[in-house]
Amino acid sequence: MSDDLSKALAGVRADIDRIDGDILRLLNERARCAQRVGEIKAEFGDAGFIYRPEREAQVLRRLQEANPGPLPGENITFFFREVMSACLSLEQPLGVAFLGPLGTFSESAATKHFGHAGRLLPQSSIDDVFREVESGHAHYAVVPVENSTEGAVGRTMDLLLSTPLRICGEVVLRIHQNLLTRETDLNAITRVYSHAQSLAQCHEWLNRVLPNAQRISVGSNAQAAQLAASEAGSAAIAGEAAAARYDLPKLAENIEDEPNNTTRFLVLGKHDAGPSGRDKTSLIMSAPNRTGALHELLLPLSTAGVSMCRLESRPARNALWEYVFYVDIEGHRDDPAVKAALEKLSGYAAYLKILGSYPIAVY
Ligand SMILES: C=C(O[C@@H]1C=C(C(=O)O)C=C[C@H]1O)C(=O)O
Repeated sequence: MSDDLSKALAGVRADIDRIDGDILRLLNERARCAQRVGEIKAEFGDAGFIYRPEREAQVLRRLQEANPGPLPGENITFFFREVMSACLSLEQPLGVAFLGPLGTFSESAATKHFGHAGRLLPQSSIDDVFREVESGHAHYAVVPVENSTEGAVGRTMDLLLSTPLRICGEVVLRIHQNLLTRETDLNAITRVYSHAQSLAQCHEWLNRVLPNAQRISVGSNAQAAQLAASEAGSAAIAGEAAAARYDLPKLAENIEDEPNNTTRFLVLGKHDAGPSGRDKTSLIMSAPNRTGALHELLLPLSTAGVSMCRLESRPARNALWEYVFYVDIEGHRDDPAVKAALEKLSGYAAYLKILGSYPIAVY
């Protein structure tokens, strides 16, 4: 290295060291403020929940708007989620239940939202994920609810109908699928394991590239990766997290049929969120079984100027050919327009359950 180069680098490195020192001091100063928030709440006898999803969303949105670059907004969100996660864990480490084993997209969604200071509690089924929070063993649950290619996640939708839990957040995750295997030749692969949703997301790719391999649906794609790691002639379709967790090479990357393949997850807890300024409210309702009933149900929303961003129907399960409707609307249930629409709705609907209001996902 030439002397000039060394000198030039030493100058910049000294700047970096000084800035790191400042960041370190500021991070700890921030952590002390977050601790102080907890102490003030305790002083005022506020036995409420420490985790405030609406406040976190506001912090992230403000920083995204203020970000001058060159770092992309997505990175800023990632860093500050980790900072908030670490600050929060000084007061109370949050236990987060999700569909395991480790390495699932649900784990990626849970860490994306709660950061790495959260306590990960992998469960063996979506039912167990709900139960873990209902019973108080975990503070929050992260469950998949819909995929842009494959649509609604039926088990989550059904459990939402009966759970006392509330939706307090959403997480949106880009899903890239990979073929994970110890084999080095596609011709050697006779079995492909994955979760049914992931197999469906790669249906055309499998038809084209591995038309003769048997497709075996298992409980999760991380479980698929565990199987593929131990059986010759087998592969798994799973994400990057499973590849890293089970040390499985990727023989093919980004094999999802739709390039925008995205899954939306819900965060469930024992409370919903206060208004953050950009919120959604999720409802389940059923219409009386007569002509025009669904139209009547949706009318109070449009007359109040409330936008609907999702409508799904599912069989009511307790009556043949009767349906419940899952509706997401824009706004918080404390917003005057939403409040008015919900009051009207409760008069028309045969059944109405408000699952919660929560901040729209921050990327
Ligand atoms: C510090 C608070 O509590 C938690 C920590 C936050 C943070 O570190 O910024 C934000 C919201 C809460 O989840 C607060 O309510 O402001």
